[in-house]
Amino acid sequence: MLDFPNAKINLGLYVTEKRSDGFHNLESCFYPVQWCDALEILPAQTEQFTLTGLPVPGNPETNLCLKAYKLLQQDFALPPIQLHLHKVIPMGAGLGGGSSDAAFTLRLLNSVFGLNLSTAILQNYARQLGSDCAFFIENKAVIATEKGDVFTALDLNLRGYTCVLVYPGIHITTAEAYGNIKPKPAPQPLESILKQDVITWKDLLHNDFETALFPKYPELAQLKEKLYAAGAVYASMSGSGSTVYGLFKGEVPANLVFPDNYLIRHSLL
Ligand SMILES: C[C@](O)(CO)[C@H](O)COP(=O)(O)OP(=O)(O)OC[C@H]1O[C@@H](n2ccc(N)nc2=O)[C@H](O)[C@@H]1O
Ligand SMILES: Nc1ncnc2c1ncn2[C@@H]1O[C@H](COP(=O)(O)OP(=O)(O)OP(=O)(O)O)[C@@H](O)[C@H]1O
Repeated sequence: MLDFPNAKINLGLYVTEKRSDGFHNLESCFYPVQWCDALEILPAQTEQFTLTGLPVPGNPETNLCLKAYKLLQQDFALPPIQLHLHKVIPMGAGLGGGSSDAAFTLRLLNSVFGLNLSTAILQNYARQLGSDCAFFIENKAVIATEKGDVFTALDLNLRGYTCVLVYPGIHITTAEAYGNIKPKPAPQPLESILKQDVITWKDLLHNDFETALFPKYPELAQLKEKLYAAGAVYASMSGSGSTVYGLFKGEVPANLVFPDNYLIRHSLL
């Protein structure tokens, strides 16, 4: 069985407090975008794990796909599998690509082996693999709170917009990004900002990681300015970076070009 784990962007991200377990509480809108890996899982005689596409750091045991398989194996007598991941979504990019692979592995195993696990149960497994993972089980726009793994449904329709995602090749680890943050309460409830027209978001909707990371990586601030100068209605860094995205109404200007070493994707919303 084959599926295509997609990335997410964060529309606003407020890091509100440090928790006693070392993690941070946040408030953010997670929104799916079509920048996808490919993941295939087949029952097999012997276990086999193959990777193509972008090189994923670490040995196979540390890959989140295998971690997801091992996690379910603790509770279910799963036979060996042949798992192939073709990696396209850049890493250390704030796009949640690894988390998406983990969640899609759980979803595929559920289907391939007819485990009949509910959404809530799959989300519980996903939470054990990373804070972002649970979002990709349902994979639709939500307001995420706590560690980013508790969700409130959100009726947000961005049809007609194109999201231009720009990864400038700067790898930022999530732990590094949180280490630079000074938590503070959100200025106003996120939902009240997202209900307003997208044109107002430029002044109202903020990602706290920008304040923490733009002084260290000025290229990211310039990228955001470039997207606005090209006509983006809203532009922001996604998650803990380093991807910066712009939302364009209708056609994206043809003269919006970036250096050859950047990875670029246009996703219709
Ligand atoms: C920045 C976001 O992408 C926003 O969507 C997420 O909060 C990151 O989630 P993630 O990559 O799934 O993060 P995890 O793999 O769970 O945690 C990596 C590290 O990030 C920090 N971390 C992560 C999530 C969170 N709510 N608070 C944290 O402080 C912790 O130092 C943790 O050790
Ligand atoms: N299947 C996988 N795909 C990508 N990274 C993986 C995978 N398995 C493990 N990893 C590890 O996870 C790290 C973070 O990858 P990920 O794609 O989730 O980054 P990110 O976009 O910064 O995440 P987030 O948005 O959750 O902060 C990688 O650098 C890699 O070491």
